[in-house]
Amino acid sequence: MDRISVNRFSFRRKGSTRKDKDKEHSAAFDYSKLSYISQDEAQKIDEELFEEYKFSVDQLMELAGYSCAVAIAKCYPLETMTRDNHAVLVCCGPGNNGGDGLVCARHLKMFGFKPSVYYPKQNKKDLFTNLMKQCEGMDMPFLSFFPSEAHLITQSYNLVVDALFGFSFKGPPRADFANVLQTLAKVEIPICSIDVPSGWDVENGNPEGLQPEFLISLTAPKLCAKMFMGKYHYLGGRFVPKTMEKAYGLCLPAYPGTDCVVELKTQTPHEKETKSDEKEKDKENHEDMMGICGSSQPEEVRATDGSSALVED
Ligand SMILES: NC(=O)C1=CN([C@@H]2O[C@H](COP(=O)(O)OP(=O)(O)OC[C@H]3O[C@@H](n4cnc5c(N)ncnc54)[C@H](O)[C@@H]3O)[C@@H](O)[C@H]2O)[C@H](O)CC1
Ligand SMILES: [K+]
Repeated sequence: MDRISVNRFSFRRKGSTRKDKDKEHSAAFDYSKLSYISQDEAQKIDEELFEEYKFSVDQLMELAGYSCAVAIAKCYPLETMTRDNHAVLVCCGPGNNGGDGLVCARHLKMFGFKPSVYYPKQNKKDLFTNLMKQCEGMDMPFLSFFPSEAHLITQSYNLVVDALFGFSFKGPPRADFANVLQTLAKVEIPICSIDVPSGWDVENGNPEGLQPEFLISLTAPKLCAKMFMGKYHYLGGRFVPKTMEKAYGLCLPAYPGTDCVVELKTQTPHEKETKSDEKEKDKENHEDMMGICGSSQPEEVRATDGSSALVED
């Protein structure tokens, strides 16, 4: 073990590198304990954040959308993009998931991407009209129709941000979005889904639907995230107070340092099967090592930019 604890603070052992530290941070979490929440729980937590904790939607949406842009930029760096000056397509739905998409689009633009937005069922509340105006003011085009063929999307963009539906999606997609989802399921560029892959049942997924390469779960992964088979799974937002995490018994990895996202090392079902025995053996060691989700010790975690923060369990 490469950590020494002194007086409730932990330090890096001399000689261990930042990379070692990041690996250690990620490996230290016991993923067999990772929380997945139901649709009901997601909606209750959301409501409590507004009613009890007195956050405003604008605040949380900004944090959510910003963290989505940060995670996307980490996984798909500008220099790897080959089509049309870093062009990306951001598809926004009628609810708050769509609002996260608009915020994400604005930050992606700030980061040097070239987002175009498809937002067919625009919410008329001030929050949303303002988010749209901010995007338009940055010369971001809004598509007046959805490309009819998947190959047109594949040829024109480097990736698609899926902000159509989040944790309030219910039942099969209604006619107005069914075609969009069918077309998106056929595109051959990465799909980056915000909170829930759109068209998926929040708890049971949808094996016939979109298969995103990237998923960022907000607050906590929803039950359907167990069916996620893509390359990158992030947790983002960092707006859930520890008191709330405790009250809901959420077990989530700590965000490193001051980062607003943390990569979740969730595994494909195949890996889960082959590694389950190994994991059982490792479990006790992990618990002894870090005590995450049970310890009351603050944890010093360090971000990739070198910043650090103490995190209370
Ligand atoms: N606490 C948090 O984690 C926060 C998450 N945020 C984001 O908000 C969404 C949830 O937003 P909400 O407005 O409740 O719902 P959705 O965006 O998922 O969609 C509602 C919208 O969709 C329509 N709809 C539902 N089912 C269908 C269907 N089968 N076919 C067509 N249309 C459907 C419904 O009528 C509504 O119009 C969460 O996932 C996060 O992304 C917040 O931004 C911050 C706090
Ligand atoms: K989504």
